[in-house]
Amino acid sequence: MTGSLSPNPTPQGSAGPAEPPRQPLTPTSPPDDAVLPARHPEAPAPGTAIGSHYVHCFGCGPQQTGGLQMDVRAGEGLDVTAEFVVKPLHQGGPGLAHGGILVTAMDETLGSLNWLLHTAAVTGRLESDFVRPVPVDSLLHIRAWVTGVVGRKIYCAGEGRIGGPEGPVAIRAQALFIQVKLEHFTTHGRPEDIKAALDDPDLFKRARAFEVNP
Ligand SMILES: CCCCCCCC(=O)SCCNC(=O)CCNC(=O)[C@H](O)C(C)(C)COP(=O)(O)OP(=O)(O)OC[C@H]1O[C@@H](n2cnc3c(N)ncnc32)[C@H](O)[C@@H]1OP(=O)(O)O
Repeated sequence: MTGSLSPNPTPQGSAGPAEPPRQPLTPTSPPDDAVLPARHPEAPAPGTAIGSHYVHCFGCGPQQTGGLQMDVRAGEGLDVTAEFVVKPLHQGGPGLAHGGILVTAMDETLGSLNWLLHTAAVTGRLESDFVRPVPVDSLLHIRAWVTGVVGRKIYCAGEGRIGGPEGPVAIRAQALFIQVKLEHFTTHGRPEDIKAALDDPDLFKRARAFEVNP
């Protein structure tokens, strides 16, 4: 059974409330044979920061000074929360957030769900609905949750609200992540960055742990 595409986070190992999908099925909608796995025993504890997966990541890397430097927190089930402050450098229209920046914030938050499943996965497809404009200085309250898993395919959804965690929805997203092996990165990444990452014993150990214990 799959989780809801609605914003109710899915409790551990069970489906969310039986609500109808908000829009026609797309390649990011979990199929009927999708399952909701249990939260991994080594998943970050509920309420704790998941932490950056790579210091130079544009979404979460603390050393990426021009990046979003997002801090994502684990939820009780297969869900996460994050907050993102829209800064002047994130503008698209005057005084308004660039849509691509908002999608990046959603991508990063959705990608953090991998840590609850303890697997490495990359975005295969990401769909977004821009519901209302997001002014500069806004605090975007993001929630994301797993909606189903089929083999290597992880289906998930998320939303970003402004004016408070229960404020109006500004952006919705649905995504399909695909589980990959460490070789996905070592084969395709720029060699000097791969070497530096592999020379970091903590990062390498973490990546390998994900691989042997998906
Ligand atoms: C470590 C965490 C980092 C998180 C960072 C934040 C998230 C990111 O931004 S990741 C970066 C952006 N994403 C990428 O660069 C991915 C680029 N794409 C790829 O490398 C490959 O296309 C990849 C890995 C997604 C899939 O390739 P491959 O491993 O050969 O699998 P493939 O057999 O093609 O697909 C597997 C399944 O997924 C499905 N699938 C793959 N892509 C899509 C898609 N875009 N739409 C729908 N279905 C898809 C396939 O149809 C297939 O389904 P089935 O098993 O039913 O036949």
